[in-house]
Amino acid sequence: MINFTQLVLASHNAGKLKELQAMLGESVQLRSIGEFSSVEPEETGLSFVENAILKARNAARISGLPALADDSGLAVDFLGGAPGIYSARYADGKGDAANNAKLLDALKDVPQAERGAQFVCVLALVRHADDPLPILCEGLWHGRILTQASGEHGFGYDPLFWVPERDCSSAELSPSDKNLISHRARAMDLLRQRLGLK
Ligand SMILES: O=P(O)(O)OP(=O)(O)OP(=O)(O)OC[C@H]1O[C@@H](n2cnc3c(O)ncnc32)[C@H](O)[C@@H]1O
Ligand SMILES: [Mg+2]
Repeated sequence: MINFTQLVLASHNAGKLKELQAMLGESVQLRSIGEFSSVEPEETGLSFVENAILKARNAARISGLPALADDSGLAVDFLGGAPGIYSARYADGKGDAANNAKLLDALKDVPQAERGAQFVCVLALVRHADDPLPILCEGLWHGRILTQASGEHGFGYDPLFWVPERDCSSAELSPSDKNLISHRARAMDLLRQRLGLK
């Protein structure tokens, strides 16, 4: 069992930090990489796993602390899994609202039955920058893409993601509810098991 009291989170996304810290509870303090550097590494990998490892190593190198990274995104069936690892950059870096508008446009006139999608989250934990054995945990969350945005909670694509088990969008879930069933929650559940935290 590995015991961490402090981890640096290799992410500049405030939504992820909030969700991951809530899931970890008080036993582990997550410090944002933003405390150490404002430079974001280029996500040059071709998979969630590669990008998660790349971000974790970079954060461990900069901070000198063990690092946790989250590479995540939305894979839409009708679009052959796009935007996938390019989810944050789907509308050329113009942000969440532009990403959502582009996705709605790409699925214009696509019928309900063909609007299936999954959120994907890969967590990578490295003990130090050159760790040869990163811990990797994956979580998937199946749903559908709505035809219009709904809900105010969460971040990113949440207002467009319909959650079948709750019959609402993921932005209509309370933060604590989302943290029980999301792709990130599933990945974190596995990570907690690997770390002996449960
Ligand atoms: O790389 P870091 O600094 O962690 O922050 P980021 O926002 O760039 O994160 P990613 O590269 O992993 O891209 C994830 C994309 O997928 C979206 N996404 C991931 N998890 C999500 C969630 O729980 N709800 C809504 N959108 C999510 C998010 O908005 C981004 O557009
Ligand atoms: Mg990113």
